[in-house]
Amino acid sequence: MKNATLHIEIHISIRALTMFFLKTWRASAFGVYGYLNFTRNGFLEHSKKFQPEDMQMRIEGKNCIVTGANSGIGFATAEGLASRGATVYLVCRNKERGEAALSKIQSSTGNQNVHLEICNLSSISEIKSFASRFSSKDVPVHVLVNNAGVLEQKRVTTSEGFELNFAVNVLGNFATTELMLPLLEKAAPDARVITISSGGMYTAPLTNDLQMSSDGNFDGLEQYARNKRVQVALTEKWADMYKNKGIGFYSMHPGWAETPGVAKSLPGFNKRSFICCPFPHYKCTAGFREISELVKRVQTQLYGWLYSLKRSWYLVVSTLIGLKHLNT
Ligand SMILES: NC(=O)c1ccc[n+]([C@@H]2O[C@H](COP(=O)([O-])OP(=O)(O)OC[C@H]3O[C@@H](n4cnc5c(N)ncnc54)[C@H](O)[C@@H]3O)[C@@H](O)[C@H]2O)c1
Repeated sequence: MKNATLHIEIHISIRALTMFFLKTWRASAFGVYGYLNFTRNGFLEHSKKFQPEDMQMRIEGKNCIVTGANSGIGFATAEGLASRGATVYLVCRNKERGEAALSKIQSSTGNQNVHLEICNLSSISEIKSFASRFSSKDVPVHVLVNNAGVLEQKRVTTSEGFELNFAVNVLGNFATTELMLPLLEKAAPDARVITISSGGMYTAPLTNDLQMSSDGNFDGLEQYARNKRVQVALTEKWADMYKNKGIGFYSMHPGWAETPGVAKSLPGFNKRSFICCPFPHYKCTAGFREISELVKRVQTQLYGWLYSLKRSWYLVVSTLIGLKHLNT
């Protein structure tokens, strides 16, 4: 338009720009790192270091608690522990889903020492009553797996007034661990607390705005990342406090696993993650078995080469951009 003047006012604070840059950088670096380490390829590569004797270890007589055990990683963990002979307590929020998981695990492992405890881990009062019920059994707890977790995209407040992601991932985790400490102490020096955090924590720094309440714009993914970062920070504190008391504290990232939780909270990510594993699952019938095995071997070899190639490239890039800063 003739003589038209376009006035654009841009108000960008240096702080906002820096935050945006840092966020983008963290997300990209995490994406590259995750692609190499958290996909099926990464798992196959890392699993070469697993020791067969560790994988077959029997743990009869050990009492293990797994939270969020009716689904995904929690279910697999509980089933794995039960198959190695442990006494397992499944802590689940929903009675029907918990009972279904209980009977599946009992029948797949043949282990009848698997029990169900109902507790909504977003509620401190429910956690307290679970802990007091459980403590009356007076059994040592050898392993506590803090697995239950949630990624709620909208800001939901629990009946006790806490933001939901924070309530389950941080507060629930914290309260369960603290209230189980006397029973964990009974199992010392053989007690462990394992918290399932997430590599997603690399996308957010540690913050004291625990319930993401100060900025008005709630971002569920960011809140989840912050929560997972807090879990690791708490684990480090506990590890330090209990290092001479026979309780080991560990946090871990399970890799990118296809679970009901991921399908619900991150459906886009769930579909995209297949790009990292472009080869289809094998559902071979007897006639195709041999040829399929051959193809599988070739693919594994190719994966190995590609993996080494990607890894060298990643090492060069990460050295250049100082990726180790993701740890802060
Ligand atoms: N799947 C992945 O790729 C992935 C990656 C990194 C970390 N994780 C972590 O692994 C853990 C398990 O996740 P998943 O992928 O198996 O998801 P999932 O949704 O299949 O399992 C989560 C479990 O937590 C339980 N849970 C949620 N809120 C609860 C509450 N208020 N009270 C009691 N139980 C509750 C659910 O019922 C479910 O059993 C989570 O802590 C998650 O953050 C998963």
